Amino acid sequence: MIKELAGLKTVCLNETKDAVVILDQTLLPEKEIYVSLFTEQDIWDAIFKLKVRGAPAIGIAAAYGIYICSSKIKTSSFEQFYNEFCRIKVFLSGARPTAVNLVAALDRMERRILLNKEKSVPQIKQELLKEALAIREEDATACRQIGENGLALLRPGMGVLTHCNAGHLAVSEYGTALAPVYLGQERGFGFKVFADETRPLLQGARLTTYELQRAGVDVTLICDNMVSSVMQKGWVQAVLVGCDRIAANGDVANKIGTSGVAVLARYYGIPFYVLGPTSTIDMQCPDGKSIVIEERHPEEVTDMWYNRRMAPEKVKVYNPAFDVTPRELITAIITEKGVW
Ligand SMILES: CSC[C@H]1O[C@H](OP(=O)(O)O)[C@H](O)[C@@H]1O
Repeated sequence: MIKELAGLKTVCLNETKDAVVILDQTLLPEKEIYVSLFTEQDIWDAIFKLKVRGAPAIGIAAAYGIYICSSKIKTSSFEQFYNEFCRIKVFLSGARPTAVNLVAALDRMERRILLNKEKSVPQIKQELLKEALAIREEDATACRQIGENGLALLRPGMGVLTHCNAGHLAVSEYGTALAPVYLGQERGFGFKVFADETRPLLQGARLTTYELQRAGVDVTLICDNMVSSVMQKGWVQAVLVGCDRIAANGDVANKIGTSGVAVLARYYGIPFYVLGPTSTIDMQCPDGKSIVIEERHPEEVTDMWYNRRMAPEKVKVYNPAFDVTPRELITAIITEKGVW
């Protein structure tokens, strides 16, 4: 854990284990406000509104969330408990469709119930807590290993470009795309990071620069339309991005704009690395065309989301939250189990 980020708890359980506590990322970088989520609606809203965001963090929030909701189910009947659990699972899995970690974490929680269905409901609730905590700890371990595997492909003093936020704030701790940067920081690699602002919700401007600055990493914020220029100047020697769903053929869904960065990296001969845990690989999804791309409210584009409107009333807007980078544009996919 980067000591300067240790105080930033993306998602955790409260002491009494009856609420999920998240750092409300819609208020960053101006305010560090933690909110407690007690109900399925609280959790759904927090995920949909990106108060908690990033594929792994969404999965952990859902796992903790369905645990606290299930712990409040008042019945000793397995059938009644399981039916109510499944209702909550369907509800939470509908919050955001693209990041596979959300539904994958909920599936893991359901499997834990079915593996223990001979036990009493109180015992099953304890099994759910263990599974949720395991999901979180496995993610933290994976992120650290992703850092090691990623750093092995980088050199001290490199300029690296990243898109959106795939750092500490997108996972349990440490990050995926930024994990090698943090590890490099600990080992004196002196990376120079270029962070795309990442319209329309500005995860790069608001979150990536915030956490990198806090960790003392050299970071420069650029507009999304400056990537080509920065690459053309020779300031970038590697691109590091996260992922929300990796299809069986290696196509990757990530924040909108990622595929454009990949095209530019290919043009300028710069390695383009996708970093993420194997929990983001979806072998049931054959290729990028099969990935459901979340589309969000037009106001995120028309309004300067955080203070004023930027386009005429009723203008038609297309606001996909992600795009797909084809495997052929990806130099390597770096996971905790190795490089693909
Ligand atoms: C480590 S997953 C981070 C991944 O999630 C982000 O999307 P969002 O901010 O909408 O949750 C983005 O695609 C990042 O690369």
